Amino acid sequence: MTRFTEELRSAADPIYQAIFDHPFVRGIAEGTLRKEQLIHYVKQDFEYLNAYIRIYGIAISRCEDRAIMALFNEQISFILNSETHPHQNFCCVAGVTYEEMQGYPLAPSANHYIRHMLNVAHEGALEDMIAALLPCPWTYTEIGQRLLEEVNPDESHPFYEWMHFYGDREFGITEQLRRLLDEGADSLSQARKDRLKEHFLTSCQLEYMFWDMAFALEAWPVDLPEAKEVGR
Ligand SMILES: Cc1ncc(C[n+]2csc(CCO)c2C)c(N)n1
Repeated sequence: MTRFTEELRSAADPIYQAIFDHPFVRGIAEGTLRKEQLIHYVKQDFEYLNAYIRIYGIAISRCEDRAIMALFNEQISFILNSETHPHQNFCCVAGVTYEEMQGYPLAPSANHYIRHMLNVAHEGALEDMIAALLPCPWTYTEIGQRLLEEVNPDESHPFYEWMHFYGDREFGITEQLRRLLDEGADSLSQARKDRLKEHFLTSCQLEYMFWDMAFALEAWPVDLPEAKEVGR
């Protein structure tokens, strides 16, 4: 029998392909991203990760099972302590400090992505949340693996560390979230499964939009004088 998450991955395949072909991802492969694009990505992703940590916190509040609590707790620590490395890689190439990148307001697409996950957390159950969270590790692991295979970078490649950070990870957290979702979906009605698929596909589209936001330096239509505030 096909795994439920395999069905999700197949349905999302056109979005995955569009992400692999996106000019920001191509720019990582070719080392051709502009400084401002790297800076915009890190400013936005720092706030995205803050939101992602909070959402894991909400997910913990929904857990009955200690092993699942422990998994989410480990992921929070991983994001806090290690997910900073690919950001440091981008900062280093852009010639800026990581501290300077922190505390900026969310751009429209990053805001949209975060609101989507928070909305699912508000309205849905734990399995809805996992469906919305899953494209984050799943798309990045596939991007990392593809770039390693295609580019086979040596240490002189500006994004050597970024590619290894995501590409070496096998499917650790992705596989663990997939198992939880496959088990959770097992006893659900078709209508509930369709809903989970919708959450998953929306997050995949928003992953694409996040790359696009960073590449195009997307901002709100009207410039405001207070350039810096907390990005919630
Ligand atoms: C927009 C965006 N999407 C995905 C990631 C990658 N990522 C973020 S947290 C995490 C661990 C999940 O437990 C992973 C793989 C990112 N940095 N930014």
